[in-house]
This record gives sequence, C-alpha cells and structure tokens, in this order.
Amino acid sequence: MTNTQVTLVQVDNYGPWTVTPEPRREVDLQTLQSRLYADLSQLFGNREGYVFFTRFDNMIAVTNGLDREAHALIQESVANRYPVTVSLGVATDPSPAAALGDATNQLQAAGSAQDEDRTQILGGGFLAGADRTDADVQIAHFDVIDATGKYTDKLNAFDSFIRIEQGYAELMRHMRRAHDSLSFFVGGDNVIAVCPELTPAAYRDAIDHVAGEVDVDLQVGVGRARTAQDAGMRAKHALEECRHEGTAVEFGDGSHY
Ligand SMILES: Nc1nc2c(ncn2[C@@H]2O[C@H](COP(=O)(O)OP(=O)(O)OP(=O)(O)O)[C@@H](O)[C@H]2O)c(=O)[nH]1
Repeated sequence: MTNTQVTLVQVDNYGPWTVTPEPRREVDLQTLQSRLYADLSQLFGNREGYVFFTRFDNMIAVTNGLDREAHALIQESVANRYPVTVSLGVATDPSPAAALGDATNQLQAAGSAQDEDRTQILGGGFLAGADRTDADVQIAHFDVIDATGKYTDKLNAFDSFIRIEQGYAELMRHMRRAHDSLSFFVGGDNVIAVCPELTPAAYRDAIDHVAGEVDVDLQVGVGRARTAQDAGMRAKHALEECRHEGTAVEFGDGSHY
C-alpha cells in the first residue's frame, strides 16, 4: 500500500497583501510568486520532496521523508527571504487526495487564509521513520504523444497551449474523481500525477478517457519508491520505455499495457 505524505503550502493573508495599501504592480506579484515557487522547489527538493505550483498562493508538496523540523526550517527560510509568510498543513494517507484533504483541514481549522492573525501555522501528522517503506509513493509522469509534431510545429503557440491545457484539465479531473490522484501540469506537455496504488489498467483507463473526451493522446511512465524524487525519476525512466517500445503505460518493473 502507498502512504503519501502531502503538505499544503498556503501563503498567509496574501489576498489583502496584494492590494495593501493599494494594488501592487502585477509584474512584482508574478516575480514574487515564481521566485517563491523556485525557492520552495529547492527547499523541498533538497530533501527529496516535490512541490507543484498549482495556484501559486496555494502549492502542494509530496514530502515523504521530511519531518516537522524540516518543515519548520523551510517556513523560517521563506519568512527570512520574503515579505510574506507561509502556513504548512501536513498529512499522510494511502490516498493522496485524502491526505491533501486532511492537510487542508489543518489550516482551515486554524483560521481563514485571509486572517491576519493566522500566520506560519505548522500542523499535522508526519510519517514516522519506522513506518516508511520503499513503496510509499507512486508517481505517474504523463506526456502527450508527439506534441511537437502535432501541435508545437503546426499550430500557433496559443492554440497549442489550449490543446495541451484541455488534455491536462480532462486528465486531472478524471484522475481525481476515478483514481483519488492529484495531477499537476509541470511544463511543456507534461503532467505529473501523485497516485495511490493503481494498476496498469487504471492508467490505460485514464489515457482512453482523455483521448475519448478531448482527442489528446497520452503515454505514461509510473514509478514507486520511498520518496517523491526517487519515484519521479523511476517514472521518467519508465516513460522513456514507452517511447522506445511504443507502449502507452510502463511501470518500469516490466509491466506495461
Ligand atoms: N517538466 C518537464 N518537462 C518536460 C520533460 N520532458 C519534456 N518536457 C517538455 O515537453 C516538451 C515536449 O517534449 P517531448 O515530450 O519530449 O516531445 P514530444 O514531441 O511530445 O515527443 P514524445 O514525448 O517523444 O512523443 C518539451 O519542450 C519540454 O517543455 C520532463 O521530464 N519534465
């Protein structure tokens, strides 16, 4: 069974800050948001975690291996570097969607995202070292088949973007509803999904669903490991197998579909 530790990162009281004392320049907000994401990617990444930008004011991380102390250090580092602080809600569950639900409850129970007195919350449960296994995290790396030939080299950049985003929107909804998974666009034509223990048939179902609904063809490599980064790297190698073998689903352990 998987056991995913998920951390919800929420920028404290960000909405009011963006308009106080008057609306701040959008370019400055974009710069702050992308730099904060870059720093968090390194801070979590140096400790074998993954973080996804989602809405920027809320980001979602897979943090197996990061204990309370590591989270507190990340929080302190952000507070020292930025004019904003972050709250962190943490939870573990075999289902990534359920873990995120519990992590979210930690912050919602402490107050509103726009409560000026609710800052730097660090709440929740961490996966104890003794309970960790080499199969706690399952990550799927999806990619659009021949996005360059079908879209990038044929359509203008915005229409290519629409196609890719449609594929992503359909995939993320389906993976959330049918398979309790959290899927994140990571750039280009790539989506990384954090999943419970799913079979090759479940991934085949997701690929067929997206092809049927929005006519975007996907392939996926799946990896399983102790940490997000190891699972993610295995997924990338499995995706290379898809490319070489012409298969739609590869698990890296030889099972494919
Ligand atoms: N974040 C991320 N982006 C990637 C990765 N690999 C490729 N990309 C992005 O995806 C774009 C398309 O690259 P590919 O997926 O290799 O190209 P493709 O034309 O779809 O070819 P096939 O995937 O072999 O069918 C690149 O320009 C990158 O932006 C990856 O591992 N991670």
